[in-house]
This record gives sequence, C-alpha cells and structure tokens, in this order.
Amino acid sequence: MSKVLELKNLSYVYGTGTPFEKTAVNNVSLSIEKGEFIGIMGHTGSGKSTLVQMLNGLMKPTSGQVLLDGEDIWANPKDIRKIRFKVGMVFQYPEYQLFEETVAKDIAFGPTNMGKSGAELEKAVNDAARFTGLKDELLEKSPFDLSGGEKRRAAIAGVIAMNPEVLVLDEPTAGLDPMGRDVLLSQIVQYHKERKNTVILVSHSMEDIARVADKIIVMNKSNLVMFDKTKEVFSKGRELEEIGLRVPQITKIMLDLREKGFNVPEGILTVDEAMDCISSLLDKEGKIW
Ligand SMILES: Nc1ncnc2c1ncn2[C@@H]1O[C@H](COP(=O)(O)OP(=O)(O)OP(=O)(O)O)[C@@H](O)[C@H]1O
Repeated sequence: MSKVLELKNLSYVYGTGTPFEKTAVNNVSLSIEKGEFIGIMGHTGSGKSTLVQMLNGLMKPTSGQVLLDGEDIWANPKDIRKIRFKVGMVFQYPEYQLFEETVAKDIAFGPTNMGKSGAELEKAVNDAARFTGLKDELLEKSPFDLSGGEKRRAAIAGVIAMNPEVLVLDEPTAGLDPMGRDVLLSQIVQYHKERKNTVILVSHSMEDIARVADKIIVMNKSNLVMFDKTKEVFSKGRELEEIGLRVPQITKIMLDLREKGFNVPEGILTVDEAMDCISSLLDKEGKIW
C-alpha cells in the first residue's frame, strides 16, 4: 500500500490575534494509505470538521502541511481547485447545497467543471446515482421535489460523480431515520468496495464507525489522541470513556461477559460477530458454558 494523505504537524487556529483565538486542530501528524476506510470520532467541538476541511484545501492550515500523493496541496495555491476534485467533501446536511433545475444536472455539476461531457459525463452521473440508490425516475425531477433522504443522496452523488481519490463524509447519516442510516451506510460501504478509493467518515455513531472503518482517528480537545485499527481503538473502552466517548453497545456487552469469565474474544464490534460468538458458546441444550 502507498500513502494517499499525509498530515504533518497540522494546526488550525480560528481568529488568530483576536480575543476569540481558538486552536481547533493542534499539531496533528498521521498518514492514510490508499484505499483505507477511516473513521473520525471525537466529542463535539474536538476539531473533526476543521481537520477534514483542511484535507481538500477549503481551509488553509495555520501551520503544518497536507500532502496528497506526496505533494503539499498548498505548494501552488492557484491549483487548489484541482485538489477539491481529488478530495471530495460531503458536508453535514449537504442537501442544502442543491441548486440546479434537475437532480441529474446537480449531480453533473462537479464532473462538468472537471471537463467531462457526453457519454463520459452521463456514465459518471448514472454510476453515482446507482451508488447512492437514487432511482432513474428521480433524475429529471427538481431536487426541491425530493424527500429529505433523497436530497441527501443526490448531494452525495454529486461528489461521488467526480470520482474523487479520497471521499470525505462529515456526518452523512445525521438526521436520517434508522432504516435510512443503515441503507446509506451500506451504500457507502459498497462504493468503497467497488471503487477501492479512500473513504474518510466523520461520525458521532460508534456503531456506524465500528461497522465500516478499518482504522479510527480519535480527536479530543483539538488533539489527535488515537489513530489505530478499529478493534484496537475499541479495546480501549476505559480511555475512550475518559474523553467522553464510548465503545459500541455490543462491544460493551461482550466485554462485560468476558469480565464475568465467559470465553469471548476482545474487540467484538458488530451484532453479527456477537451472535456467532454466543452461539459457539451455547451447548445443545441452549445453555451457555
Ligand atoms: N468559524 C469558527 N470561528 C471560531 N471558532 C470556531 C469556528 N468553527 C469552529 N470553531 C471552534 O473550533 C473548535 C473545533 O470545531 P469543529 O467544528 O472543528 O469541531 P467538531 O469536532 O467538528 O464538532 P462537531 O462534532 O460539533 O461538528 C470548536 O471549539 C469550535 O467552537
């Protein structure tokens, strides 16, 4: 594997030199390999959104560097627009950014700006619509006639249509119902599996992150406090609690069983894994031993 993103001593300070000066990201260094699925978690205000907005040049670091494929994204500030095609950003509540006459035109906006047209553009739009589960008949509708969940999909499709090397999603499932969350998350996983591009997902849901991420970045009070494989991070339940986070509920239940002496492994992350583990502990009469 090779590095796609490298953050070197990255910091961001809001309102430098004013009474409201606030360091939102403090000296973060880490590397992300091509094709990894990274989760970012942290308490509200810990610096997650500020961090991800520096990844595609929307915010310029106060100090430090973001290297994309080995090159500083700010080496030539005139080229920063190109970086935004390579690192696609889906903001919180992206549906508020829809503006074209039809859903298809909205999805086509990014790839058109990249110079795509004709059959290539059409394919980019249709593929992106498929990844996000938007039915064909919705493509010619006005985005404003869609349901909330459909608008969200259309906005995400608009970023996916640019086929970014890195897709960053800031709380993509916020405000959706449980079924809508599950489906959207599965579609993001499917996108990652098929395109094999790097995906970075910011989420407050430990369950969502446990389900999808290979590795997790944990932010606390502007600092990077953990960056490790998902199982490793969630095996540090006590440390997470200390910074106001928790492990997924199913992981907690399995850890409790382990502490009570049952032979269950550490780092169970999903209900499916837990079910497999519990059924292997049941004898023929259905008793746990
Ligand atoms: N435009 C701004 N001006 C001044 N301070 C800001 C601004 N935006 C964010 N901050 C501050 O920077 C810190 C980090 O904010 P950021 O939005 O990056 O956190 P977050 O982890 O994404 O939070 P949330 O989970 O609530 O989205 C917070 O203390 C916040 O109050």
